[in-house]
Amino acid sequence: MQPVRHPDAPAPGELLGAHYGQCFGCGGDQPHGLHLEARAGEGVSLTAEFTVQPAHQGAPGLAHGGVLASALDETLGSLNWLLRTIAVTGRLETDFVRPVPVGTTLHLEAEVTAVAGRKIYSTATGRVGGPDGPVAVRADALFIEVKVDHFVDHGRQEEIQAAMSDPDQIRRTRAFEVNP
Ligand SMILES: CCCCCCCCCCCCCCCC(=O)SCCNC(=O)CCNC(=O)[C@H](O)C(C)(C)COP(=O)(O)OP(=O)(O)OC[C@H]1O[C@@H](n2cnc3c(N)ncnc32)[C@H](O)[C@@H]1OP(=O)(O)O
Repeated sequence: MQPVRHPDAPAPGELLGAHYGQCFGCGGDQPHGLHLEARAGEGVSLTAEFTVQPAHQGAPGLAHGGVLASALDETLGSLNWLLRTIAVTGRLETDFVRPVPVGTTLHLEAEVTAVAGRKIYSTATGRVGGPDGPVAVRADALFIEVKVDHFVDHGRQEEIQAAMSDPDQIRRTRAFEVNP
């Protein structure tokens, strides 16, 4: 089935913001994180940027592949906010096409290609040298829709409780529940 953008999804061009301050991918309060910033696109698509820091190295001066996979995972995961669906990554297939040096800004774009029941299929590319530069990484993913219980049941108590007492998180969790 064709994906359907939620009527209350952020407008094209709007920043999505972090879903959780401590998230390794997008959290502003996470000192070790990627600080990835995603912006809504048309339909169920978005763009995002992430600049490779010295802490993200694998080989000397080059981004670690797992960090690049994390950037793709976070970008693809952000798409679910445009559907107003809570989902987790079930499968992430990554192609590393060219090495990405420290200091490079990765220009990511992603879109949901299909939705089938709880399954959300999506694809992403990361380009270097600008939004129209050569592709350095790409990924195809399958996200699976879950209930908030997924996090409450499996997450560590102290972080779950902190997230639940954060007014913004509660608002967001409510929004998920009233707009399934
Ligand atoms: C206080 C709290 C606030 C919360 C605020 C929330 C904020 C939102 C945060 C999101 C966070 C974002 C961060 C970035 C995105 C991550 O990185 S998420 C973290 C990484 N992912 C995970 O930890 C997921 C771990 N896996 C699981 O928990 C379970 O395997 C899953 C994915 C929930 C699926 O389990 P299940 O619900 O029992 O589903 P199941 O019936 O097995 O499968 C459903 C369907 O999917 C298919 N499927 C499942 N897994 C796979 C697979 N790996 N390959 C192929 N097909 C699969 C099945 O075949 C089945 O297909 P159908 O038979 O329906 O055709």
